[in-house]
Amino acid sequence: MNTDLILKYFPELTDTQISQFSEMAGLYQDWNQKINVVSRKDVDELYLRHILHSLGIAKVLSFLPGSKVLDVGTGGGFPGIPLAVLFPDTQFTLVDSIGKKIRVVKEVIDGLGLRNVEAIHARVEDLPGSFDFIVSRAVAAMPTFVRWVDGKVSQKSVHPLKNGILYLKGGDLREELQDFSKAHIYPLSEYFEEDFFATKVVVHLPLGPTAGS
Ligand SMILES: C[S@@+](CC[C@H](N)C(=O)[O-])C[C@H]1O[C@@H](n2cnc3c(N)ncnc32)[C@H](O)[C@@H]1O
Repeated sequence: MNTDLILKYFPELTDTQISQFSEMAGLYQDWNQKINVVSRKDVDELYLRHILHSLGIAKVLSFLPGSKVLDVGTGGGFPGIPLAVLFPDTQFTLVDSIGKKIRVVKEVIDGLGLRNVEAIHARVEDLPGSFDFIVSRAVAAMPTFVRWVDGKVSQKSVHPLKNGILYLKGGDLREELQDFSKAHIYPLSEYFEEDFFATKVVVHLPLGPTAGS
């Protein structure tokens, strides 16, 4: 079954979640032929490179019911859509500056019947609202990213981790994170055994009322 890899690490999925993860394969195959949002090679490895990778954030933190999460530069919906399936009681906002990507994301949301996700075509700098956590993958280096999301993190922390950014990154981050002494790195190889995750991490950066605090 195409969801075996997901069940290997998230064995407590409900039947609804299993069928939603399962349906992603067909939805992305269809939509990717019309509008390219995921590279060809990656569609073949959707469950490893996109879905399970996105769910790496869930190994670091379980979002609580009623919390709000923003996915910046979601592209084809990663990491936001897999996380929205896993946390159906958390409200997800997915934003991207390219309209055709948001069109695909909306089709996938409708196809999966997700009620806890909205997809917005905008630059994140122009987006109003505040969120418990901001998630992202492959969008901008941390200094730029922190500037973009300045003021968008709510200050009342109710999770075991302080509100802020949870960013999927890879490679040597020493230079990129040198000005962020509060950043904490969680290697995904501690949770997932596949080679793909050998160099992948989740960076947690707590954010105060302004990015500098
Ligand atoms: C390399 S893609 C990554 C897509 C997705 N996060 C993933 O990992 O598959 C980067 C995405 O960020 C979006 N993006 C770049 N700058 C942005 C901004 N300021 N506001 C919103 N989206 C932005 C781009 O349009 C693009 O879809």
